[in-house]
Amino acid sequence: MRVFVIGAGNMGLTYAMGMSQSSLLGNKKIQIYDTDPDKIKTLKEEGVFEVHTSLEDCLGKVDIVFIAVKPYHSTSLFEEMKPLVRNEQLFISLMAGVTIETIQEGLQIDKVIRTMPNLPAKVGKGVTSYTESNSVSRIELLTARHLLDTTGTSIHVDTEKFIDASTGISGSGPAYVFYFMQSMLEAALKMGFSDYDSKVLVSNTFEGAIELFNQSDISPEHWIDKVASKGGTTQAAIDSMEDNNVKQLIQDAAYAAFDRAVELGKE
Ligand SMILES: NC(=O)C1=CN([C@@H]2O[C@H](COP(=O)(O)OP(=O)(O)OC[C@H]3O[C@@H](n4cnc5c(N)ncnc54)[C@H](OP(=O)(O)O)[C@@H]3O)[C@@H](O)[C@H]2O)C=CC1
Ligand SMILES: O=C(O)[C@@H]1CCC=N1
Repeated sequence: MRVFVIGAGNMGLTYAMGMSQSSLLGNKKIQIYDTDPDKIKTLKEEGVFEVHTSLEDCLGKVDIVFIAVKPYHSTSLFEEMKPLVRNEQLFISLMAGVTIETIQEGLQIDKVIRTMPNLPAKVGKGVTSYTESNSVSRIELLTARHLLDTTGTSIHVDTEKFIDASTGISGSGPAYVFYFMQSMLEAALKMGFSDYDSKVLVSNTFEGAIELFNQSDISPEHWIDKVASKGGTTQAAIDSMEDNNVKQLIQDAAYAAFDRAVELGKE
């Protein structure tokens, strides 16, 4: 099977790396294309992928095409791709907001899987939601899932609404976690800890909490109860967050990302 990735950025390169270990490829290398000459040069030097400097020589010959450019590059990219694509090919989009219908119309093809990945895919801990157009067969869907799972885990959703919704939870979500981490780091520094100690305190606190959560069926709310003693320090912190409506603000932020994904689809 020949797999082609368009856009060698954060996501495209991460997926290309993950998929290059897939048994589905046989002895074929992942093919990759980007418009940035510096990236092309580095990729050629590394020799992991078959690197292309134009679409003409490869796009029509591959079976699966991953599209991993920014949404605002999609219209001009589709124009360039349209004369070269075939209707039997499967297109897998990683782009936020861009709808299946837009891709079908832009490329004049039928088979599209729309996904929402996230950045921890870089370390094999990504989560990708995906849904498909009517003409994608069961076997194509299974193949796609296999490829997506090379970067972590995936969930199938029935409608594109849930792709936009998962953008607000998991797609953008790592940034919310980093925001929380940054806030705690800054608090630790203000309290007088060194850079190194602040990092150790914060990163181990996150890692330990996630490990506890993953190793049990207990909800985060119940874990909070296990940390907080009555009238103690944790309760003082949680009360401060509740007084400042932090939970609602985080939910508003997730909805802002969800809404923006829907908006991007209309631009
Ligand atoms: N980053 C993330 O955490 C997530 C991103 N996504 C989605 O993934 C997609 C890619 O994002 P990300 O990887 O962060 O973006 P990047 O900017 O890191 O990567 C996109 C790459 O595509 C290149 N490019 C631009 N136009 C073309 C073109 N016409 N043909 C080939 N290559 C082109 C860019 O080059 P240049 O830099 O020169 O423009 C860049 O190297 C986006 O649509 C985003 O919505 C989804 C979930 C999470
Ligand atoms: O910020 C963005 O638009 C992309 C989609 C999800 C994460 N990054």
